[in-house]
Amino acid sequence: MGKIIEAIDLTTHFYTYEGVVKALDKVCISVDHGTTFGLVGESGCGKSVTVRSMMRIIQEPGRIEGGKVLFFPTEGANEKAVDLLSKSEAWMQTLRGDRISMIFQEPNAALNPIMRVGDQVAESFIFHRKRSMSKKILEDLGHPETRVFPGTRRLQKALYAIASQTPNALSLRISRKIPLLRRWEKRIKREAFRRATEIIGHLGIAHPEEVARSYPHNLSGGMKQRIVIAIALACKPDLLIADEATSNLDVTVQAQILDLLKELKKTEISSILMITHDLGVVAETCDRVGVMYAGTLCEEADVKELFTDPKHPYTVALLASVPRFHQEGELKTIEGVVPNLVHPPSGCRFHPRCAHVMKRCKVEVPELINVGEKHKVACHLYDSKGESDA
Ligand SMILES: Nc1ncnc2c1ncn2[C@@H]1O[C@H](COP(=O)(O)OP(=O)(O)OP(=O)(O)O)[C@@H](O)[C@H]1O
Ligand code: NI
Repeated sequence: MGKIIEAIDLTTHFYTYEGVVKALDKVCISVDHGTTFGLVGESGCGKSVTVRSMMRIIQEPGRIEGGKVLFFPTEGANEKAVDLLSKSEAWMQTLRGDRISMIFQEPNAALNPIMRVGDQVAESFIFHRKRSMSKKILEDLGHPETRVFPGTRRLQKALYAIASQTPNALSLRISRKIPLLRRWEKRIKREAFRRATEIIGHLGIAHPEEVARSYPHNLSGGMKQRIVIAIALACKPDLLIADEATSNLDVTVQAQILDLLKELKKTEISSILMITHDLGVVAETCDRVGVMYAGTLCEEADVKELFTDPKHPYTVALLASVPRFHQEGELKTIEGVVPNLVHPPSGCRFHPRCAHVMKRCKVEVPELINVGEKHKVACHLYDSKGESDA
């Protein structure tokens, strides 16, 4: 199982009036093909900035200061990796929403309020799967039952074939000017809407035809988030990045959407990178987990291992702060406050709140090291000199 995406030493700063916010400091994470990776941590620890930096959608006053983001387009072919930070913005634009889709917390921001939701999903199909749809239409034209203007079937087929070779907005615009091709455009749109309705139906929505014809304001939050997922899936992404995609929904709908993502993971999407601050969600959905603290990655492990054998004192504290049904007494909270990232603590950023703090934790930044076959931790308790000067 090879990697699909990997961030190496990703460092991002925000240049604000209060000073330089060191939001990410050499963050390393990697997601394998066919897996769901969960990124967890308290609010403000840099989860969103991490994935936004990886996709290069960090806005002013933010700036990616260093690191690499490797994308492995073909599974197992590591030599074909591309560094997304070295690519042009135009190149990135074709990658985003094509090989990699993103969904966010707020579905309204992703939907156009004055367009039928079915058309919005259809548009994504037209954009990304025009070739396959054109093929289907050409096949249909071959059927004697398909009605065409007498004597133009061969000409139409030839023209459609040419138009379908360049699946972009320009070819649609040109084809609109040629009367015969205008029909092809109509057919493409009809086929796209049909597929949009189909995928909406697959997402567990009753009466998909009716829903496809509605506008966003007619739909509930959960329904809108499903439509956003449908748009994201229309391009058959290799990687889906979901940033708190279910946090705004009520618990039942949240569970439905998570089940849906799990189901889709088997059939439609190869890999998922999911941000959440809900450890219950992680336990339910993820194969691997990365724990972030104050702009650094402090631990990464398989989900079961992380829950049963957490190493980093922050992970231990985070797990202890989760309410359990049978827990006696008070809920533990982590002592101290999340640090200000303009002046982050020296050494290990967690040291002011750590119960096991040692002298060197205040001066030396711990490196992410292997403590098990697939278990990494950035903590001086586990590197070779660990206990010697405790
Ligand atoms: N536009 C910005 N200007 C200045 N600082 C920013 C900006 N965006 C993010 N930051 C800083 O980057 C840090 C990480 O923010 P980020 O949104 O990644 O946190 P998060 O882990 O996603 O939190 P949450 O769970 O609340 O979404 C925060 O400390 C924040 O102050
Ligand atoms: Ni966030």
